[in-house]
Amino acid sequence: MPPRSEVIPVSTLKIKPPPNRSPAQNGALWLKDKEVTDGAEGLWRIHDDLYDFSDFIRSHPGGSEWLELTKGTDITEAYEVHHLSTAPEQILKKYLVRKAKTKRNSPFTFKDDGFYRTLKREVASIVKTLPKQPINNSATFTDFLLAGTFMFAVLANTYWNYYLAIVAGVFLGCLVIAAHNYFHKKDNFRMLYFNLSLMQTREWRISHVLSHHLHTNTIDDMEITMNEPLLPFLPHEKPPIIKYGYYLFFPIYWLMAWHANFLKRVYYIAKGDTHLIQWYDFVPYTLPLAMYLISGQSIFATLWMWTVIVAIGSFHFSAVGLNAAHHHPDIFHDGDAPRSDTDYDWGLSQLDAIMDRHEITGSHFLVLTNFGDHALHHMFPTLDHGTLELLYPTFRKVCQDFNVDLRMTSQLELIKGSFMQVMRTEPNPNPPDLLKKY
Ligand code: HEM
Repeated sequence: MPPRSEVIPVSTLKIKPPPNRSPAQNGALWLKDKEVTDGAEGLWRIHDDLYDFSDFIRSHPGGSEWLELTKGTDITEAYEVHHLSTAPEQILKKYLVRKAKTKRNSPFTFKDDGFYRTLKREVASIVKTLPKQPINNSATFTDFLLAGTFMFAVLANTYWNYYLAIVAGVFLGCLVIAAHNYFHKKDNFRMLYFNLSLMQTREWRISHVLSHHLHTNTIDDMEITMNEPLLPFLPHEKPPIIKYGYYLFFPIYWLMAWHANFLKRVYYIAKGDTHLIQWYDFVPYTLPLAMYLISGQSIFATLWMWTVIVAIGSFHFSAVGLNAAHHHPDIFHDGDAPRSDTDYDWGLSQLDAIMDRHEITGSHFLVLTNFGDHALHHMFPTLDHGTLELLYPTFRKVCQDFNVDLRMTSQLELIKGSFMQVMRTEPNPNPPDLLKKY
């Protein structure tokens, strides 16, 4: 076995790797690693200050989970990105304890005159004037997908029809992506729809919201790590079996992703990780229960049909998710030459790590069900997907002022890009060119 230091790819952003970085890692282990690297001394770190929010956890307007999860870690990016108002700033002073002793383990900055804070100020100034209708439309679309998933799943079971199972699976895949709109916000019931995938909201709030969204495509991004070694997105030497294996195995991989995620959670629960059990863990089973009670099929037949529907949902979710925005040889992946490794505006890091798709932008339904308007969603995750489209004029203006742009490409180019990225062994020697046209 090679020593761990040779297995972990080197970060060209100079991020200290999580000590236990491995595909087997779950959310809790990732957070534990951050306690080691973040210099938060058992408190909460924001920039170079340490705070004790113990007495604020229960009254946090976004829900208690965010602060409960992140005790002992650096929450600078999470704090900056989840609040548009200045209300949190007023609260901060009350909980200040002392200065941190070490440098942040992140090159990302949020300077007042930098790209992200400038954009955030502009967006904050218009957000209250935006219509509420798109938010209601997202809710209607999401509830429609929920109803469709249940209806087609019951029909598939009743008539024992695999075509109907495929329709139910696609509805489920779209529903789970739409439900992701909701777990980024303060606690709400629609975020629970996500659990119908057999994956869990709480785990995804860690791996997706706190890890992937804030440390995108770096060695600290769990959505990079948890797909390794089958899907090695970071550019480094890879054995041919790994480099080409994805071409052979991707349909199996996509079909099995949700079940594999579930089995991983069961494994950790069996090992005693009881925090992985949540009160809403019954949600996934409401689907087979409805299928069983209404269709009159046997339990075993129902379980089989449910397994098929979940596998199709998983295939749809993985096909969309892995090819939505982040993987292409022109997109920054840790190991490539970065724009900067010390004073790297967080918003620019997001533009470097994202491309959006012409076919999706402009359609509310497609944005909601295809991880669309991805750059704006990363930068303003608490805003509803339906609202994002209304931000483009402001976003374009700020981009122009900073002489950068959002790279738009086609869905096909991003699918090809993902495969090319998995094959890539040589780091890109040039920082991303945000003005390149596709
Ligand atoms: C891990 C760090 C944190 C995360 C992920 C987080 C997340 C959130 C979310 C999702 C919301 C709801 C936003 C909305 O509905 O528009 C929210 C609201 C809020 N949070 Fe946090 N929060 C964090 C830390 C903090 C801290 C440290 C403070 C205060 C010192 C704070 C104060 C507030 C306040 C005042 C609101 C309501 C007003 C507003 O939206 O700006 N949060 N937070």
